[in-house]
Amino acid sequence: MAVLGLGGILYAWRRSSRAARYPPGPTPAWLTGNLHDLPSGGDEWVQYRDLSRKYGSDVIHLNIFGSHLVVLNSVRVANDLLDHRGSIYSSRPRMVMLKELMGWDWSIVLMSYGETFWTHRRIIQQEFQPRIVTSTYQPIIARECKMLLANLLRAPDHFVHHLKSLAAAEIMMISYGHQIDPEGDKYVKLAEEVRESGVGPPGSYLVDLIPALKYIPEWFPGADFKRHARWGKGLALRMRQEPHDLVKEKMAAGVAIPCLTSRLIETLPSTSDISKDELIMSCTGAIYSAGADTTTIALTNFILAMILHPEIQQKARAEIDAVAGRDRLPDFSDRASMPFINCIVKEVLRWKPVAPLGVPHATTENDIYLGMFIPKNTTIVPNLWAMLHDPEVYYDPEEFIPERFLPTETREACPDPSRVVWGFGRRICPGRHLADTSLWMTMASLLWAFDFEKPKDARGNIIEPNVTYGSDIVSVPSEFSCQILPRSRDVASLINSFDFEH
Ligand code: HEM
Repeated sequence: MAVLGLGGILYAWRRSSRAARYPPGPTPAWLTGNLHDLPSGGDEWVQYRDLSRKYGSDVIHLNIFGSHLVVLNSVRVANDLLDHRGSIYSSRPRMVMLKELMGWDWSIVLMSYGETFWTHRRIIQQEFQPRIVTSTYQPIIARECKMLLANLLRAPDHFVHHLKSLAAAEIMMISYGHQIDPEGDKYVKLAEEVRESGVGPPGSYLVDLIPALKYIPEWFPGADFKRHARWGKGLALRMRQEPHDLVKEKMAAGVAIPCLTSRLIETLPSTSDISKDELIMSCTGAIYSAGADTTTIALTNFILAMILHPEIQQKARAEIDAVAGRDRLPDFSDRASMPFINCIVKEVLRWKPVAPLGVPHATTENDIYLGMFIPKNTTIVPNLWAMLHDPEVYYDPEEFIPERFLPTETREACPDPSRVVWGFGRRICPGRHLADTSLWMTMASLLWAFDFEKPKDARGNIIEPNVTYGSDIVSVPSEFSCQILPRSRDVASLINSFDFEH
């Protein structure tokens, strides 16, 4: 019996180790695992796609100091796991520096899956549903678009700064009813500082690989990251607290502009496990950090696409002029009549995905997928870039071709990239309706008002843009120059006549 029992255990062990192999990937080294195989140095999304091709699998596994990392390189596997098995694929990875030392798990973006996550998620989903975007946020977007046009007319060279102001102004008005000071806003500055504090000094990344380092004292040589974390934690608290307190003061004085914060203060029932103020502050704080940079980057990529493709500008303008004419700006109600502008929005998000590797998910249970073992607490990276640049799905994927989304007699339309660019399953971007509306209106208004051209040097030679992309979760394009000119004198006079006081 004993021999049978031992044999049974050995059989079961061998069977499970054979049946439950990790997904394919490079062979890990002893102790460090695949640390040296981890893509680095830029365009990591391309390197992950190449690993996927090398190992002949859309699902790739790496082991970093014993922690599991799985990269998903196709829409099919992302749908299978992140959408259909969402109950166990919807958490976020551990993130020792950001969550445990800097305390950023107040933000829904980084929050682990569970009750507290759902408390935040329900509020944000409710407040950014299409109906509320149309009724409440469209007027804010329209006003800020006009302000953007005025800023570009005045100082066209600072276009990225103006795009940042547009995104910040929309979110500050939506969240706090606060009109930002264009010359330098205290709350926007604070939010920017918080974002920058997320990139810690050397050592910050190491503590994510070797979590035990979080216990070394602040005075210890090389422990700068611990001091940085304490500072960053305080900064993030101020960023959430100060604009929130401003709304409460204004409400008390009866002068608050209705906004998300005032609405939630008035309508949200008190909760037992988290203070109501804390809950509201965390939701609005997360919205700024998730929504401002993403919108700015997408619009910067749009301007790059436009200077590279004057023929697309021309085609887009013909559509806008035919629908809106030259006496007024495009309006939200024009959208259905401007299919080509819609295609441009889609293509900008596909061509240069704002978050090429998405936001990592994490598993909360062991799983087996197509015979591959994916353990509990695995970090899951959806390679959005690979999905949006799959040549089987999007022909000439590196090229900017908005027409790919319009069917022709010989070719079907390419799939809508919306099924990828906003992420997946229970963590799909809850701000997507706002972002899409804001991007459409801004792109249509910019094309209505301006010509975008490559700049020229002193001798009149065209300067070609040479743009590279950063490797953070959101991939920031490097600076480039652009010549932005009003399409006519009438456009300039109309923009100069905008009244921002009422
Ligand atoms: C071009 C603009 C934007 C893009 C491309 C984008 C993309 C994304 C992506 C890929 C995710 C991760 C989804 C996942 O985990 O699978 C995400 C999450 C999120 N986004 Fe957006 N986003 C944009 C704008 C916005 C805006 C304007 C808001 C503000 C309302 C927003 C709020 C959020 C929040 C709160 C999350 C975290 C959701 C969660 O963890 O459950 N995003 N976004």
